[in-house]
Amino acid sequence: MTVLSIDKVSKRYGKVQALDQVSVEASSGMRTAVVGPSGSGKTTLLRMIAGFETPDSGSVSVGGEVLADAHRSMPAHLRGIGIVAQDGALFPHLTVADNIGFGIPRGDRERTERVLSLLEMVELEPGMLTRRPHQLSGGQQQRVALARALACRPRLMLLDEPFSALDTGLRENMRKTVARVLQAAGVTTILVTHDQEEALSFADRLVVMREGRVVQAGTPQDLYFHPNDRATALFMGDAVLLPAIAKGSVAACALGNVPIVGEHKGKVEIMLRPEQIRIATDGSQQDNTGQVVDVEFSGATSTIAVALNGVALPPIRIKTSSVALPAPGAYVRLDVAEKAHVLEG
Ligand SMILES: Nc1ncnc2c1ncn2[C@@H]1O[C@H](COP(=O)(O)OP(=O)(O)OP(=O)(O)O)[C@@H](O)[C@H]1O
Repeated sequence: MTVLSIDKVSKRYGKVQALDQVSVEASSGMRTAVVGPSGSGKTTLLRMIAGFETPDSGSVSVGGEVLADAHRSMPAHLRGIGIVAQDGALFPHLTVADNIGFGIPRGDRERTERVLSLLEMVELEPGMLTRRPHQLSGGQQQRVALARALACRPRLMLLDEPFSALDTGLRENMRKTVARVLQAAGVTTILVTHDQEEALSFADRLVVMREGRVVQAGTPQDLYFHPNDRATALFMGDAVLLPAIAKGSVAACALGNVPIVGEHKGKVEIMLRPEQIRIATDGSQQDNTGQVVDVEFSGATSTIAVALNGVALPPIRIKTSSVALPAPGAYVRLDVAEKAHVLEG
C-alpha cells in the first residue's frame, strides 16, 4: 500500500528551480533514502513533505489524503508526520521523560508507561529519564529524538541527516538501531542524506536527485550496480569506467573481452565496481593486464592503482584485501569476476 505519494512537485526560489516535477512514492513500512549532491533539492523535498514549504505545482499526499498542492497546505503539526533532525533538536530545558512525552497529553493515563516503553525501544536505561539533553551523548540525544518522534504514532517518519553529527563507529551502530526500531514500529520512513554508503545500508529503496530532478530510483543493489548514467555511477561509489566496443553480450575493452549485462552493439562505456575485479599477482610480463603504480594501505583493505597496458587511461583503482599485496612495479592480471554494466548515453 502506498503511504506517501509525491506527484510532479515543482518549487522555484527566484531563479533556482529547487524541485522540478519530482515524483516519489513510498510503500507502507518501507525505508526510502533520498540522496544527491549538495543543492540537488533533498532538503526542499523533505520540508515539502513536512509542511514547511508549499509546492508551486504538483501534490503531496499521505495515506491517500492530499496534504498540499498549489492551492492548499495542511499545517505541519496536523500532518501526523514525525521528524528527527540532524542535531536532534531536543527541548534543552526539559528532561528526557518530558521530551519523549511532549506530544502525549499530560492527562493520558498511559503516558508514563508509553514513555518507558519508547525509552526501552530506543535502548536507553530508565535512569536516563530525569536527565536533560546536555547530560546525554550525541547518540543518546538522537535516540531520545527518535523516541519523541515515535511517541505521536506518526504515519510517516522523516529523518533529516540524523547520523551526520555522530562519529563513524557510533554512526554505524545508530543506523542499525534506528533501522531496527523503525522496522519494529512498522513506520514508513524517508531519510535524507549526503552519504551514499549510509543510504545503501539503511534503505530498502533509494531515490537519486540531481538539479531538482529525480534521476533514478530503485533498490540499493540496482542503484549501485546498474546506475543509469556516469554521474550516478560515480556518486554511488568508486567505479571503474572504460570505453568499450560491444558485440552482443560481450564488450572488448582494456581488460580484454568482458561479459556485459544485456545485449549491446558498437561504442559503449562500461562500468565495474572495483570489487568486481580480481587482481592475479602471477601475471608474467607476457600475460598481464597492467602494472601496479601505487599501493595505498588502509588496514584490512588496500587500494591498488594499476596502469593498463596500451591505453591512454588513468590507472584504475582496485580495492583488495591487504593480504599478499603486490608491490609497486609488479605486473598483474586483472580478472573480471562479474558482468560489466553498460551505461546509457
Ligand atoms: N529558502 C530558499 N531560498 C532560496 N533558495 C533556496 C531556498 N532553499 C533552498 N534553496 C535553493 O534550492 C536549491 C536546493 O536546495 P536544497 O537545500 O533542497 O538542496 P540539498 O540537496 O538539500 O542540499 P544540501 O545537501 O547541501 O543540504 C539550492 O540551490 C538552494 O540554494
